[in-house]
This record gives sequence, structure tokens and C-alpha cells, in this order.
Amino acid sequence: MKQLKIASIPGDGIGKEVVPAAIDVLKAVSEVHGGLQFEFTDFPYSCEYYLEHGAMMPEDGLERLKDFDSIFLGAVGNEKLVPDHVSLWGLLIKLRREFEQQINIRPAKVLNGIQSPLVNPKDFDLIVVRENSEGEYSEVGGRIFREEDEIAIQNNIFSRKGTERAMHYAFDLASKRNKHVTSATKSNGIVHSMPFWDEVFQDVAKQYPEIGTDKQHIDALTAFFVTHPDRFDVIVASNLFGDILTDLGAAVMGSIGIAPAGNINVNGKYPSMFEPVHGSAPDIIGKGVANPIGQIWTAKMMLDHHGEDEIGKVLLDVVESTTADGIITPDIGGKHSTQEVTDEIIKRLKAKA
Ligand SMILES: NC(=O)C1=CN([C@@H]2O[C@H](COP(=O)(O)OP(=O)(O)OC[C@H]3O[C@@H](n4cnc5c(N)ncnc54)[C@H](O)[C@@H]3O)[C@@H](O)[C@H]2O)C=CC1
Ligand SMILES: CC(=O)C(=O)O
Ligand SMILES: [K+]
Ligand SMILES: [Mn+2]
Repeated sequence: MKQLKIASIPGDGIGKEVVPAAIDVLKAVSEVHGGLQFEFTDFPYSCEYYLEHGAMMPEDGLERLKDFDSIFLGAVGNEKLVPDHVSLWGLLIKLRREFEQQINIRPAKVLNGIQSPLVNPKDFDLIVVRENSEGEYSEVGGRIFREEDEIAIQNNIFSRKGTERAMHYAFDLASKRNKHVTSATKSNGIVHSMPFWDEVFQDVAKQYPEIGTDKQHIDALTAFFVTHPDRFDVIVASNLFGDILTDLGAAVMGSIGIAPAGNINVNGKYPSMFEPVHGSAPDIIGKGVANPIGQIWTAKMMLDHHGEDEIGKVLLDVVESTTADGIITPDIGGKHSTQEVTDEIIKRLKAKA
């Protein structure tokens, strides 16, 4: 029997609704599979935890998490309790950095039964490889002076190592897919880091002669995500550009509530972390309408990561059969609750046993 030790961190807001739902689905996956077991350990790290303890997680939090096979996280952020930059940097971004999860992979594709807001989205199936440890999300900088003299300086960090790593990941991924990588750049406006990004992209591309490439400035690229999402295979992007593109990718699929993501530790030293693209959705907390599909599809990515892609595919097929039959939450035009969608997915999954 294969055992996977999973640290579960529901976090804030609807994270507390969709993580338990997806864990129930994973328990059903285990039953159907027969040779795979999960051992879940819950961690209460969240903004409420911060109010009680003065930190998003305890001092030895990393130590407590580092030996798990993976981390399964919901969302972080409750601005009524803790400023967003404090909560995210104290937990989500801290885990990504300390556990060297330097790559964030975020697929977007047409799912059966989910209406895209585009009239004719065609059959797109793309994946964004987001650099996840540096770029625009950096602590380097500061603020000085007061009032009308106040100055804020935010430095972007682009290392050759980090940039090459993201690009190699993208090219390796493309070689298993449709053999095309698009680079998200902005070298017409950002004069140091983005020309550097372009040069590294060119250098890395030379090592993959069988992979087609193009580069698009991020402004045009966002427009193409809307007008021609079917043109893309793998897109490699910096931390901020990748963050923005993947909310857009989710929206083009039909809802930010269905988009999955994996924060990948490529060197194998620490666990990877799986969490959907969406945040804690304060506007729908407690209404029972959070779409669980983002978290469930994220669970499928965790299964794939651990070599269980066969059952992962079964799970995504079951999700698609459920959406195809109109058992969907309000964000994608349905009337069903989080619980009803989850129960239906579990029922259909168990029928596969
Ligand atoms: N990875 C993470 O943990 C992230 C955390 N956040 C945090 O989450 C909080 C809210 O941020 P927002 O910018 O409002 O982004 P958000 O993703 O939480 O919500 C944006 C919109 O999408 C809807 N939505 C999101 N997930 C949904 C789901 N599963 N089902 C149905 N509708 C869904 C929300 O109701 C809202 O209308 C903030 O504290 C923010 O910092 C935001 C993005 C990512
Ligand atoms: C913070 C955030 O929005 C993200 O990582 O997607
Ligand atoms: K999330
Ligand atoms: Mn985001």
C-alpha cells in the first residue's frame, strides 16, 4: 500500500470550505484506487491563528511541515484581520520561498459543461509556468520620508539561475505537450530585467531546437488570451505576469473558482504545495456556494505529481461528467452548493470502483 503524508492547510475564507471538500474527494480516490492511502494532518495556520499567536505560523512551522510528501493549501488572506501583505508573506509566500517551490504551474483548458465567457473559445489547452520565487515579488526596497515627500522603492529581482530554471521547466514541459513555448515579456517598457529575460529565453531556446517559440509583450499577451487562447501551449512568465495571466486564464475557462495550481519544489529537498489559483473569496464566505472544482483539480495535480496520473485522469473525467450534467455552482451558472457538487463527484467516483 502506497502512503502519502499530506499536510493540509485550509487557511482563510473559502479555503476552509473547499479544502475539506477536496479531502473527502481524495478519500474516495483512495477507495477507488485500492493501493493508495492518504494520511492527512491539519494545520490551522491562518489570519485567525495570527490574531491568537502574533504570527501566521509558529516559529518551527517549517520544521513541522518539511517532512510531508506534499502540502495541500486552500487560500490565505482576511484583510479584516491582518493586512494582506503580512498574511501572504507570513504563510503562502514564505512556504513557496523557504521550501524552494520555484515553479508554479497553472493549466487552463476548456472543460465539458463549463461555459466560457468567450463566444467562441475554441478548444484551448494551455499551461502557464510562473517563476515563483523572485521577480516582482521581492522584499528588496523600502519607504522613506513622510507625507508629500514619501517615497516607496520596490526592486525586482531576476537572477540568471531563477530565470533559466523557469525557462528550462517550460521547455521540458512543452516537449511532452505541443512543443511550443511563449515568453511573456515587457522589454519595450522595462529596460533592465525584461531585456535580460529575453536574452535568457533565447539562450535556453537554443538548447531545444525541436520546440517552437515566440515572445509577446504582456499587454498584447493578455489580449491574445481573450481573442485566441487556442494559440498557446506553454507560456513562461515572471512572478507578477504569471499571477495576472492565470487569473485571466481561469476567467476565460469560465471562473476563477475552477483553476488549479501546483507550487513545485524541483530539487526534491522539500515538499511541493498544491493550492488553487483563487484566493479566500471574502464576498462568498459561509454561503455554501464556493466552487470546489479548483481545489479538486488541484488535488488531481497533486496525484499526478506523485506518479498517480492514471487515477488523476479518472478524477478529472468524473469532474467533467458532473459539470457536463449541469451539477455546478453559481459562479459558473449553476444552482448547486459546494456540498452538492462535492457529493456528486464522490458518488460518481465511487461508481468507478
Ligand atoms: N493563493 C492565495 O492564497 C491567494 C490569496 N488571495 C487573498 O484572498 C483574498 C481575496 O482576494 P481577491 O482579490 O478578492 O481574490 P479571490 O480569488 O479570493 O476572489 C475573486 C473573485 O472570485 C470569486 N471566487 C474565488 N474563488 C471562488 C470559488 N472557488 N468559487 C466561486 N467564486 C470564487 C470571489 O468570490 C471573488 O468574487 C485577499 O486577502 C487576497 O490577498 C488572493 C489570491 C490568491
Ligand atoms: C498571491 C497570488 O495572488 C497568487 O499567488 O496567485
Ligand atoms: K490559493
Ligand atoms: Mn493570484
